[in-house]
Amino acid sequence: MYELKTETAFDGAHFLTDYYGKCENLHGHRWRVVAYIGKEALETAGTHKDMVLDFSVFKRTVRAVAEELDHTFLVEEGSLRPETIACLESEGFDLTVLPFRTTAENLATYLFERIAASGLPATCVEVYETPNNCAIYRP
Ligand SMILES: Nc1nc2c(c(=O)[nH]1)N=C([C@H](O)[C@H](O)COP(=O)(O)OP(=O)(O)OP(=O)(O)O)CN2
Ligand SMILES: [Zn+2]
Repeated sequence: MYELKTETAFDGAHFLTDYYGKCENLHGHRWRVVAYIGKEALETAGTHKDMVLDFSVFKRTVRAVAEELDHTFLVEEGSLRPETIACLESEGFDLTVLPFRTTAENLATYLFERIAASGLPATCVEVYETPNNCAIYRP
């Protein structure tokens, strides 16, 4: 088994719904994303010969998925009143409404599924919410 790994990061704001502690308040993170792809055998011919995949294709894909979230307010769907969302948007803020509680675990799953949906053989995604705390999704 061969694996490649690449890293990127995105900045954003969020809060955790139904959380009893400081994370129920709006706050920010620089989420660090470490993505892995893997294959049993390397490519045998062409431009990708003896590679799992060209790193440039891999990193471009992971960065593009993370970039969509960058400098947005990650909002769990249904956690804010529609008029609050409308008000924030009318002020010019960029919101990303997601159908899940915005934990590092769920963000790792979401990023994994987006990377896999782009056609890459994703094996694992790690999301660091702080330098010491990381959630890992590996199906
Ligand atoms: N398993 C999880 N636990 C927590 C998550 C999570 O996504 N998965 N998220 C949070 C909050 O988002 C919070 O922002 C993290 O807070 P905390 O760990 O306290 O981080 P700090 O930067 O404040 O760390 P300090 O060590 O207190 O400086 C909470 N838990
Ligand atoms: Zn947080």
